[in-house]
Amino acid sequence: MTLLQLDHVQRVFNPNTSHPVAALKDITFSVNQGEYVAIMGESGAGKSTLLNIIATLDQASSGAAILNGQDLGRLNKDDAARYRREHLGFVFQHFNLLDSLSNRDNIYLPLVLTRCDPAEMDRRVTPLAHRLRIAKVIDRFPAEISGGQQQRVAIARALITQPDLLLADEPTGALDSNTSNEILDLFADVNHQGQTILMVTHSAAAASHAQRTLFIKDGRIFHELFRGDLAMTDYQAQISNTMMTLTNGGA
Ligand SMILES: Nc1ncnc2c1ncn2[C@@H]1O[C@H](COP(=O)(O)OP(=O)(O)OP(=O)(O)O)[C@@H](O)[C@H]1O
Repeated sequence: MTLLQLDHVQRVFNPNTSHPVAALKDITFSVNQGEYVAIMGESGAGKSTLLNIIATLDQASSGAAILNGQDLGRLNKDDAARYRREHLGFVFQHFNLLDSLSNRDNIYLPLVLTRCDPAEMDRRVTPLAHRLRIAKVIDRFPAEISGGQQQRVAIARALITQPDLLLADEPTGALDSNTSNEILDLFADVNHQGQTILMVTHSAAAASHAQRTLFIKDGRIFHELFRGDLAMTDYQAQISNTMMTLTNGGA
């Protein structure tokens, strides 16, 4: 079943000026329920613009982005904020935890914003904390735990609302390679349990954990690769080769 559909999405910044920027020129793709998709592309290719449209933080100039039947372009600002809280989870490169709140309160925050019953918050956090291996540090503060643990707390915060789609923007960009691998294994684990994930990354190693990688160049889909039955190292090599072709201006 299709969860996310982008249909001929264009995004032009500064239209009707002498210097319009066509950040997205024609993007069409879909993501099925339960899929794990990576998005790669050079700096300036349009990845953040695309992610912002899917995150309801920006709107397409033309074309449509539809998530679970909802046309995201039809949401006004307030509806978009509610939609984000209820249907999307976010994981960022720099974790974006609030230092003044304990890890537990950081995780609860999206539920607090939806006025969730505290008993329900407790009910949800316990299995999540075990699954993400943060049970022992949950009542500490972000500054008192490692970067990898902070990213696990951030993942718990993203998952506690049981989002339709988990959006990850360079989630391992601030982590060393061992910790990155732990986080990527965790994403794969979360995906195996049914969570749909869309991840923007510059790292072929990170993308090789996903089932499919979309490559963006100059605001268009340039290519896509499926992992299929490939070993992760072979898939990673294919991804690196495609990025090299893309960087060298291949078509
Ligand atoms: N608010 C804006 N106003 C004008 N141009 C913009 C704006 N935001 C992005 N752009 C331009 O749109 C294009 C795509 O930018 P975008 O940030 O989506 O790329 P990216 O692939 O995410 O890059 P990076 O990997 O460096 O984050 C770039 O040419 C950028 O300069």
